[in-house]
Amino acid sequence: EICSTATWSKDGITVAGGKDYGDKLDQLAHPYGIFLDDNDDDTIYIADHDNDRIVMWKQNATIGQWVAGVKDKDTTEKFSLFMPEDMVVDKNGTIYITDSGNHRVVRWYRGEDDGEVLIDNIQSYGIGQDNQGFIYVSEYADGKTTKWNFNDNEFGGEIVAIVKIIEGNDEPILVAGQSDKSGDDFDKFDEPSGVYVDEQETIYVADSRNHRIMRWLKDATNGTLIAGGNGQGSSSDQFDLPSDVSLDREGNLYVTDMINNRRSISTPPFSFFFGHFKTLWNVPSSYRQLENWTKQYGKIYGIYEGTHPVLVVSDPDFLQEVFIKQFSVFHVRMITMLEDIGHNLAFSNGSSWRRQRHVINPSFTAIKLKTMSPLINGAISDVMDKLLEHSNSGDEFNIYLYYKRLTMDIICRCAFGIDIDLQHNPNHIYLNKLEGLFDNHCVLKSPIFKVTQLIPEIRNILGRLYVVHNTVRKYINTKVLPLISSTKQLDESAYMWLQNRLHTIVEQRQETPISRKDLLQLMLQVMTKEPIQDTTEDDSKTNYRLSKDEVVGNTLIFMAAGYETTSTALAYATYVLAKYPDVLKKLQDEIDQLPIDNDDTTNDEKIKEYPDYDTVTHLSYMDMFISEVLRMYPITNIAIQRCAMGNTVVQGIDIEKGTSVYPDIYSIHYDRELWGPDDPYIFLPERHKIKRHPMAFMAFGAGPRNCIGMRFALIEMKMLLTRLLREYTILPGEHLENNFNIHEELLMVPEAIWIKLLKREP
Ligand code: HEM
Repeated sequence: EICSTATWSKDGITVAGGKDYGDKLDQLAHPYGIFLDDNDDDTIYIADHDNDRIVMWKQNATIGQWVAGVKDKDTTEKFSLFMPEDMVVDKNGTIYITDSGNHRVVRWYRGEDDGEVLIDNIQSYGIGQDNQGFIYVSEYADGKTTKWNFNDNEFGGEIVAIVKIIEGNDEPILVAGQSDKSGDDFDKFDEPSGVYVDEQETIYVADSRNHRIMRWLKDATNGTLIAGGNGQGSSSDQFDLPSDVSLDREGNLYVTDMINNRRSISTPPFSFFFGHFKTLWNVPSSYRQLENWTKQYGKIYGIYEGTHPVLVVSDPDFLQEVFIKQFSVFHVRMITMLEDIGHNLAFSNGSSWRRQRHVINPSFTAIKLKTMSPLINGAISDVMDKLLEHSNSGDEFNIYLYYKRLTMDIICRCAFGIDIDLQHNPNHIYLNKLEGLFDNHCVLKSPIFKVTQLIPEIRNILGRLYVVHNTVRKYINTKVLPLISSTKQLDESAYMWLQNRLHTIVEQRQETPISRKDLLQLMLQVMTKEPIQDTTEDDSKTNYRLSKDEVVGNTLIFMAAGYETTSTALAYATYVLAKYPDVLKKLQDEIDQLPIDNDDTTNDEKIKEYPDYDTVTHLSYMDMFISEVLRMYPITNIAIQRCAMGNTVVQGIDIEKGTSVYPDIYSIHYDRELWGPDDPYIFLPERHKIKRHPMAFMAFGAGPRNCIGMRFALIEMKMLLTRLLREYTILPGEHLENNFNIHEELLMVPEAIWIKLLKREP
């Protein structure tokens, strides 16, 4: 069945041209009918009503091609069209046109300059054709009968029926609707304006004044409703005078919703039930696909994730309104599979999210991060030992692996005070489990995840089943298996395993309090056993609390959100440094001028030899360099999304509750208007000297719900890069380019970063 929310497909091709109403070939003027060429999926024909012509648009084209009707308004054509409404194109490329202004149906052979009259004295709108070549039109009747030999001045009736025309026959054959009555019963139409006939001779009709799409099986006396039918309107289950309907070979449905006083949104072709998922799941990169669609459909277009409507946007003003000005409407992400089970910032919504964010924000202020800088330096010292070994041997190696261990070490030290020293224990179970969390096959490509994407309503049920399933496994492992002296254990999910370990760590820290300046310590100070009542307005001191589940949940989310993101950012930074020696040189020059000025409070004298938090905050080229890395290589596209929690209007576009907005981050980060005048495809840190649109850089998201760990990540990166580049010059390894290959998992990650490290002269 077609999804009930099929109203995105409005006069999308007009927008594809990106131009206003007009008569140039990259413009249209009230496009009425559309037809998708069965023989060539890339081609769409359009009845360009006010331009009295039929044009053809190829996929990705920025300009249309004339195929029939008026070529040039200033010269009189021998055979012109007048206000064509619709057309159908057969296998040979012959076009049949409802030349409505001339009250006739016209046949136009491919490549000809002129057409010929097929039927005269007929007032019809929509036109379709079955696979035997018979033409079907939605006919304008005089209220008594379906006949098509009446005169102009008798056109007092209304379009009520679909008739089949057999060439040479005087009488058309009524195939759908009633010849003398209009109405909204399923056996009638009210101005059926668009017709499509498939191979089984099933007729699809845009029943315009009933604001619905109907399907009539061959020889049926009734139609069935397949979309709309909920009155005239702009909601996602309504149409506003739909003017045409068409299907492509894969059964994708297209509807033109002509008369609409809203700003129009176009959408790429989509399938029943799956929406655009069929395409998005089958391409190597769904984000590159969004970027491609942006090129074709403009800076704001609609897609369906199953039946869930999504606006894909690269218009920065629109995004500013969504992410900042209308944050009260758009404060939620749709990806939450374990809604209200995750007990953390990333997966909570509403007042619970507000309270947690309010409580946790101060943990990431400069003053708090400064206290963590000795912990970070400690973990960096471990990785530097490993890098020294590679530098001494002169071999080429994949530094990304070391970065992963480093960022995990840092987050474990800073989040909950445990030193797992992954550089020396690379197979540590924490790392294995966290990698399990990010495993491509576990998450994005898993059938369960796809089902939850298709039917978001079941996310919570599945989430709960998942928790119950794992709790049962844990119970069996800890209580049942020991009873039968079994040495075997059932696998617990990575997420649940980590959560259970963290519960134990929190309990231990409660029992034996220690003074540690980590994130857990800051959260423990506000932890309460009392139930927390969240009210919408209340973020006052009384609610300045976290539950134990939230302390655990947020520690876990810091590990998950902070580990692979930051190591991947370091990987991209290293890739760029290996490729561009001039950038490397500038960065080294800036670092070399830094005073070693460590005023950290630590007993570790060795740590005092390294730059601390304050020192690395004074590196302006470094700041620009990191921003440029993340502009060109954004990492967490999936996280940056918002879902409307109520109906609203953004820049003239009606947005219904439940609609998501996804920034098309590639199109934004590579937009010449936002990032010029220098070519955005060139790596150029200096471009960040110029003040840009606040939404031009979205690597950490935007607005009140942006990345809470941004400063933390930046400090980690700067401290590592400072120490690395003070000692080494990065050289490209032989396998650098071949093994770089960015691929899409939960994050956008490179495969490997193969480099050599050359010790710098003192
Ligand atoms: C280079 C590294 C990182 C990148 C590129 C990154 C990127 C992002 C992005 C794009 C978002 C979504 C923001 C939005 O929707 O507007 C996000 C959210 C988040 N990030 Fe990061 N992140 C990084 C490092 C970190 C670190 C180190 C931590 C924790 C220590 C962290 C914790 C979080 C959390 C908890 C959220 C959810 C915030 C909320 O919903 O309120 N991230 N991150």
